[in-house]
Amino acid sequence: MNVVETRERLAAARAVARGRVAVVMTMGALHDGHVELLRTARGEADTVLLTIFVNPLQFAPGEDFERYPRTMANDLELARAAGVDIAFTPTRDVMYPQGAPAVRVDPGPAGEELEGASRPGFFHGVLTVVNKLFQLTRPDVAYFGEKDYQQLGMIRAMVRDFDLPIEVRGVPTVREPDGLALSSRNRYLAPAERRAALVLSRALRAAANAQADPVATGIAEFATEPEVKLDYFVLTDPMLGPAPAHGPARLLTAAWVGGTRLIDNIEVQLP
Ligand SMILES: Nc1ncnc2c1ncn2[C@@H]1O[C@H](COP(=O)(O)OP(=O)(O)OP(=O)(O)O)[C@@H](O)[C@H]1O
Ligand SMILES: CC(C)(CO)[C@@H](O)C(=O)[O-]
Ligand code: BAL
Repeated sequence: MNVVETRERLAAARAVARGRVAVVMTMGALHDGHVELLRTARGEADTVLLTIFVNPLQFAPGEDFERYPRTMANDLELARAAGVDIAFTPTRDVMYPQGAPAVRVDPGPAGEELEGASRPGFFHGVLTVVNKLFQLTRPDVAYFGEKDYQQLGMIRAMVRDFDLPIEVRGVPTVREPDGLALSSRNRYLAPAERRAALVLSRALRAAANAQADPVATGIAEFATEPEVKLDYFVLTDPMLGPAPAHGPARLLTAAWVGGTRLIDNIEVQLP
């Protein structure tokens, strides 16, 4: 595995990369969800390029940028074991040599909803860094997790609207055996919070199985964990548009478990 920190070394590695090139973008603190993205990429592409960068631009003031887990040595071990060919691990100065960029990707009105409503500037920051990483890595295909379902949709929209010659592939959410969606932020949870956090996946499953009113069913499940503060629990169509009356749809939720904000979502078939 070639670990590169600078643009020059990335460009040199990219120039000799073989065949179909896949990129998996992460903020590090790798877990089995990330490994699943890498495994899928490994099975479908000739060269797998991993990026690890905790992007300051997508954190609002007061969010967890400073305390976000940074586990680079372990990340590189996992990456090596997953068959990554190139790991790009830029510093902040390498990504943003001019400081915070003056020009940013505008996610449009959809980027102000759900995650964008609770995390001001989040999708401006995500799409700006994803766009930059697309330019720097020039992948044929990029893998993102369905755990961050709205993010996946916003990235698909950017690729479509900016005519980027990149295939975007979504990978189903990897869960703990008890249902909790894997997330780097799960590391913040104390044991009692870890138990309480199960309410997200439990509420989504209960809502998905409800005969009527899935949203009310999900919200009622949250009431069983009063120490978990619900941010949103919504039903949309699979593209995050208005909820349909019948057929395929998506349930999405976000909640605060103590000081940790978690998200999850599930596919649902409305009767
Ligand atoms: N449980 C999971 N299953 C599948 N993909 C995942 C999972 N968790 C994260 N990913 C994907 O991995 C990529 C990198 O995500 P990121 O580094 O932000 O990890 P994260 O666990 O989502 O972190 P955080 O806890 O900060 O939200 C994204 O495409 C994300 O959707
Ligand atoms: C896509 C991403 C790597 C951009 O920083 C981040 O939002 C993430 O890890 O999901
Ligand atoms: N997991 C998406 C990136 C973030 O929450 O900041």
